[in-house]
Amino acid sequence: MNRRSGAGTPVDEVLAIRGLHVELAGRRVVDGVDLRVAAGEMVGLLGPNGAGKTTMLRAVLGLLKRSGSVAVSGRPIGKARDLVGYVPQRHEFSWDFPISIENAVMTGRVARIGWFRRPGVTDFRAVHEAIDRVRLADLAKRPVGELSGGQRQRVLVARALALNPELLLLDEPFTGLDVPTQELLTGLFAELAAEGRAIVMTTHDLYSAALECSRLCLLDRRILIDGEPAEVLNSVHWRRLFGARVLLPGVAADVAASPAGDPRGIA
Ligand SMILES: Nc1ncnc2c1ncn2[C@@H]1O[C@H](COP(=O)(O)OP(=O)(O)OP(=O)(O)O)[C@@H](O)[C@H]1O
Repeated sequence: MNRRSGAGTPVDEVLAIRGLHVELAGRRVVDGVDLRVAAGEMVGLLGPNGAGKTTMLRAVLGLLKRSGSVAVSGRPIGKARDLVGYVPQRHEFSWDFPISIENAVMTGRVARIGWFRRPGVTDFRAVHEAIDRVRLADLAKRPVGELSGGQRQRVLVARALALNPELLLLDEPFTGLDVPTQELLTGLFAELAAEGRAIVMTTHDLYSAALECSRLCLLDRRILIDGEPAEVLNSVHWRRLFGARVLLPGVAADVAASPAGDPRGIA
């Protein structure tokens, strides 16, 4: 899959969100979000705790009641669920369920197989390709309950990839990972974007977001700013929310004021 233009600019719209509103317990948690993401883009969704990032992803998937429209590759999300791979936060998966990695990854194909059909050759091939991409082939038969946190994160990514998705929604994929696992996943996400998939990723890891994402969106119930990393991390919106500007070498304009040269530092 590679749908970039000859100039390397993504041209195809994969995700189109218009006027997304979500209320939870009578409170407006997502308030009028519009977002378009093209094939090949990796968009970081940033914002403070409680800003509505997870809610927004879950609403896009149709897991929460919402108003507004969501389309994937021109189809309403209700008819495009098989085009979307979702990586939830690790604690949301039932790790004590007695299944192997292989079977856990196969659950990612339910949107294509249906609940009552047996998986076929194509399904097994897709599952094994996904497991290979996260480098878990040696452990494919191991029960998921016996895995480390980093291995579990790779299972969730493989489960999302088993659908061969056009859109990937990743909810805090780097939380609690060691450096090699984080590098494996950032490399994989870059490859997936280069293949023409669209990626939206929530994260509190500013360093990865700034370096890996082509665009950042700052969310606080609504999108306050959507632009290149340097523009967002140096914006008045960022300063208003976090009380300071972020200092990342190669990203922030005002590196001279950086405290102690810590690339992850928020001044
Ligand atoms: N099931 C629920 N019922 C009522 N309110 C909820 C529910 N789930 C989340 N909320 C509220 O919705 C708001 C947005 O929560 P959400 O988890 O989407 O934020 P977030 O940006 O992902 O935060 P974090 O960075 O802490 O993960 C919060 O105020 C939260 O308290």
